[in-house]
Amino acid sequence: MTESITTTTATDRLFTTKQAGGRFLYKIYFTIFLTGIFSLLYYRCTHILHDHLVLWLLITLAEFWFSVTWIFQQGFRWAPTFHSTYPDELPSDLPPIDLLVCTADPDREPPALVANTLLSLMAYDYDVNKLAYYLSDDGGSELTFHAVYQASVFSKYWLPFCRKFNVEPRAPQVYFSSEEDVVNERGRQSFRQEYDAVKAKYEQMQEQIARATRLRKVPDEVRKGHKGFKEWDSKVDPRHHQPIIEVLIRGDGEDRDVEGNPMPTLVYVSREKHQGHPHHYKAGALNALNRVSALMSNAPLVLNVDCDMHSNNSQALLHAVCFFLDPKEGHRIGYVQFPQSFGGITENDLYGNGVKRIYEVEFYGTNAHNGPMYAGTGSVHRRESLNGRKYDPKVQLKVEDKSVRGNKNWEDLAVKAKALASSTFETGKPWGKEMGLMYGCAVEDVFTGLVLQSRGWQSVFYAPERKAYLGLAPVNTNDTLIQHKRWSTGLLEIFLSEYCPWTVGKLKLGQIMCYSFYTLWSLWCLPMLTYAFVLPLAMVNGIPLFPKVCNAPDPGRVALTTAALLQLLSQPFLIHTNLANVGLFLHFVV
Ligand SMILES: O=c1ccn([C@@H]2O[C@H](COP(=O)(O)OP(=O)(O)O[C@H]3O[C@H](CO)[C@@H](O)[C@H](O)[C@H]3O)[C@@H](O)[C@H]2O)c(=O)[nH]1
Ligand SMILES: [Mn+2]
Repeated sequence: MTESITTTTATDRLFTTKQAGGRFLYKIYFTIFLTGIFSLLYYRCTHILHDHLVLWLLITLAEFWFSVTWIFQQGFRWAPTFHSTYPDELPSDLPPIDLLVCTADPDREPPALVANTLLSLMAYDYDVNKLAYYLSDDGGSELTFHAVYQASVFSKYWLPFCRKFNVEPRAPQVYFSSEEDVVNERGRQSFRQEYDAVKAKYEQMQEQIARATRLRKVPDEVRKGHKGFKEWDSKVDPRHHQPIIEVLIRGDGEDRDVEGNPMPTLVYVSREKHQGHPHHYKAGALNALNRVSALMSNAPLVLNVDCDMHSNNSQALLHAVCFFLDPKEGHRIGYVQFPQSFGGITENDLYGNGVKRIYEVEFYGTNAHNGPMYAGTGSVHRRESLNGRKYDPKVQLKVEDKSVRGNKNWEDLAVKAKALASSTFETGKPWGKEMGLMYGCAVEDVFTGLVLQSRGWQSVFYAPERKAYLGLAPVNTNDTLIQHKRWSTGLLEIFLSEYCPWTVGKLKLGQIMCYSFYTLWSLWCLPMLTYAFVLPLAMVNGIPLFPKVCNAPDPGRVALTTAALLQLLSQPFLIHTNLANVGLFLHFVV
């Protein structure tokens, strides 16, 4: 596909936008396909099978719904739009960023994975004085706290090593499992020495984490290393426990790495859980982190990452900041969404869990009309947009730095933060409704993004050349079904809520089409099943449902056949999604 630049490449811009070329060809395809759809519906209406009325009705309704879905899908396909960023043009004084990482269960999300993700993020190429990390542990697990503690110790070796040799990726587990750098740099003695030293420290950390995880207990000699372990002197029940907040690395130059450089702040947070008080899952966890981080560092930008997704590109924050600082359009942007890529999926991506269609095709289409949905991880938000502020075109809002810096009393801050992470803090307050992540929906991310966009904010989908994040996707049928069930019910909940994309307002037509496609996604399984069962049944019983192709009196027949072929050729991923939906339906029925 050739691409043509449609907007400026002026030097003061920090990002530019261009639309995919070849759209003329797409419009031809679109016209043929649309003609095909209309001819089919016309054929159905003029050839009612009076002897098999139920059959006819089922097929007609299924085809009608396929057609509607296809039309919604054009929101994604009509004008794929790409951005380029210019990080070299950024000012030297960058805005602070708070990085919020979520974990919930040490059995499903092993502590070693959490440590690895955290270290990959801590090694971002960015002014460390501007970064503060908050890890939310909804499992309230000593094993997770231990892994975070071990990561905080190892980071003092890892960060200077990454910076000095500019290594990539900065997830130590991934980096050390490939010997690429060692082979390439074999000649350089200094690199080799440091590599070996850091690798030894890394293996020591891994061993400590693995041992504690195996024993399900942190050894006493390690517990003495940090006062935070005292919180687990008595048993902590994941569903019922006190708020735990421990500062593991003090930023602002107080704690330093082995070479004497300042470190970013790192705080472990396990919000209070109380049976009888709703905790609102990840949305509740992020809202608690939002408040704790506002008290401790209050950066104007907030990155959210799930613990099962590590950073693969140390430049990602610089790219994101280009959008917010852009002098022309930065003030409109509420959040920047990076794609999610998955490693270690099943052979041939059997379940379609690589979700490539979303991040390699569809989200570029959303860039043409106010930007993508919020996808829950790998997303940088303007704190104000999350906190309920509406976009006002009259105010050219800058990324305002009101962050808390300078001498801090960390102990005092941790005590104050506990009140913000208590299970009753939100009672009578607008959290989850007018501010923060939205409650009451299984896909809080898409829901929250929709609400932000309905308040006038734009979003941006940006995929750097080197993948920004690599994550883990379900690899078996059961986990896949659980995830799909959660997504499809959650998305349908959004459609049925007061924020239904059809009525919420402030959305562009293309945007409404995209949100309709996703929020009504689950309904797709019904026509799919109809087609899967009714067509073969009709065929076996000799009931003709389609006109004969060779003697051609009906209009649009050639168009229909061509369109069907094009559809097959153009959508290699579709089959996966549909199979998954059929599976989902069976899951409900069986
Ligand atoms: O009570 C909870 C439950 C989950 N999580 C965290 O939420 C994240 C996402 O949960 P996961 O089970 O991994 O769900 P996925 O289906 O993989 O997540 C996708 O879908 C979710 C719902 O749409 C989004 O929130 C995620 O960001 C997106 O990656 C993980 O980091 C969990 O640790 C919590 O913090 N508290
Ligand atoms: Mn996940």
